[in-house]
Order: sequence, then C-alpha cells, then structure tokens
Amino acid sequence: MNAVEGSAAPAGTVEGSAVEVRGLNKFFKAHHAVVDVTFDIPLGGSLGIVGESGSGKTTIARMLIGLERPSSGTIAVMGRDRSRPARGSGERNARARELQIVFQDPYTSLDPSQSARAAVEEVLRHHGGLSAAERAARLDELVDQVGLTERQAGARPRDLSGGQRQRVAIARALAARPKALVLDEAVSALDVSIQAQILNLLADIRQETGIAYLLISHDLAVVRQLCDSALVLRRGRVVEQGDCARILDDPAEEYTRALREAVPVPGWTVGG
Ligand SMILES: Nc1ncnc2c1ncn2[C@@H]1O[C@H](COP(=O)(O)OP(=O)(O)OP(=O)(O)O)[C@@H](O)[C@H]1O
Repeated sequence: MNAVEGSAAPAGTVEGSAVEVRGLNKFFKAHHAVVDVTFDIPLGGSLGIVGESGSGKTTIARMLIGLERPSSGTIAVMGRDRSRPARGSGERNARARELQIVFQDPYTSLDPSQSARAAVEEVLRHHGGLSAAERAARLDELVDQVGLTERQAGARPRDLSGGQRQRVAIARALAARPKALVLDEAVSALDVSIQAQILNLLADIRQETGIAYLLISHDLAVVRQLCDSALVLRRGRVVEQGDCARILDDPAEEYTRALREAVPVPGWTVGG
C-alpha cells in the first residue's frame, strides 16, 4: 500500500506537514523492530497507529521524541530534521517546543511532591520568555483548557484521580505550545467514561489550537474517535494505511479485521 495514501489534507488541517517520517527502521541487535515505515501528519491532522503488542508502536514514538535513535530513515517535525540526536540543550528545547508526548501512566512522569499547578509552571519557566504575570495568566489558561478545578490544580498527583492526572499531563505537554503531540496509550488506563471525557477534551484542544496528534493505541474505537487517518503495524511493518474510517469500517487486510474483531487489550497479540 502506498505510504502516503490519503495525503490530501482532511478538513480542519492546514497545508504542510507537522510530522514527516520516511523509510524509518529500527534494529535492536538482530531484531528488526520497525521496518521501512513512512507517514505524514499534516499540520492540525491526527494519525492513529494501531497494531498488536510488540508491533513497534512505542518504538516509533520513542524515535520521534528522541529517546531512541533510528537505525535508518528520516524524521522531520515542522520541517526540521530530527533523525540525529539534538546538539546541546538549545536544540533539545527547540525540539520539545515542537513535539511533546503524553504517556499511558502520568504517575511515572509527574513529580509526587508537586501540585498540578507547580508541575505545569515548571514547564512554563523552563521554556522561558514569559514575565511572571504572563506565566500566571498562561497557567490559568492551561488549567482551564484541560478542565481542572482550582482545588484539583492545587492538589498533588496522589490526591487526583487517573483522569485528573492525565489532564495535568496534557496541560504540561501543552505548556510549551507544541505543534504536535504524541499520545502513547494515553487513555488506555482509564475507565471508559473517563476515557470518553479525555478524548473529547483532546478533540476540543485540537480544534482550538490546530495541534497535530499521533495517537498510539491498541483500541481501534479510540483511534476512530480522534483520528483522520490510521496506520496498521504488524511486526514493525505497515500493512495498511489511509483514511481512518475506511480502514476501520472496511479493512483490506485480514490482520486489521482480526484487530478490530478481537477488541484487544494492552499486551494482546493476534491469535494469542
Ligand atoms: N530496548 C529494546 N531492546 C530490545 N528490544 C526491544 C527494545 N524495545 C522494544 N524492543 C522490541 O521491539 C519490538 C517492538 O516493541 P514496541 O514496544 O515498540 O511494541 P508496541 O507495539 O509498542 O507493543 P505494546 O503495545 O505491547 O507496547 C518488540 O519485539 C520489543 O520486544
């Protein structure tokens, strides 16, 4: 299947790419974990990556944010190459301002001793350029944008629910005004009703800010709710790629059909 099928910008997106990945490969010793993966996410667009456990989804995310180095291929975010490690903190910060990530479990990324407000403020300080008054205003805006109450914004992670903690993680990720956000199983640990609230929140944020999403999920229903296009991975290879509704409603590949019918949970494998 052509790598960039459906590359015409969907409604709501702007011309140009937020993320461009070409011929991406990752070997872990002899294991070829990501095999010649190519995709585009238009500015303001939303791509879902689905596949069974071990298909390479997280490895792609880790390469995008610089936690793994590609064995070959290129990654560009906002037109700037990031296939090689950043040189120095200036470049690392510039990259962070372009692309942020939200993980499945914000417990691992949130400091247990920090209130939600302090956690978000830390990012605002780090990325600098704001006066104290501007920082306070931006902090209020972010707390409001992710739907945290004043009480929740003053609470530490252990005093928040899973959904509230994920709202804090989203506010932190948005603080630097990135152009793209990687959501790696970001709603998988949440109850279905809370999951729906966070997905609605993410859809609203995309509408308001024009941010692009790369959503990694084992759950096709989640992908359908948030994504314009989808990419199906099997053993590191793209088996199907294109319009999200077309792929999920009328999959061309048996593997996609199996993913759709089995309602997989994290760690699940086709036929496993
Ligand atoms: N650091 C590593 N060293 C060796 N092998 C790795 C490493 N990271 C990932 N792998 C292997 O690469 C393959 C892809 O793993 P990856 O975590 O990207 O899959 P995934 O689709 O995200 O799976 P899951 O949904 O279970 O998180 C797997 O076979 C995994 O065992």
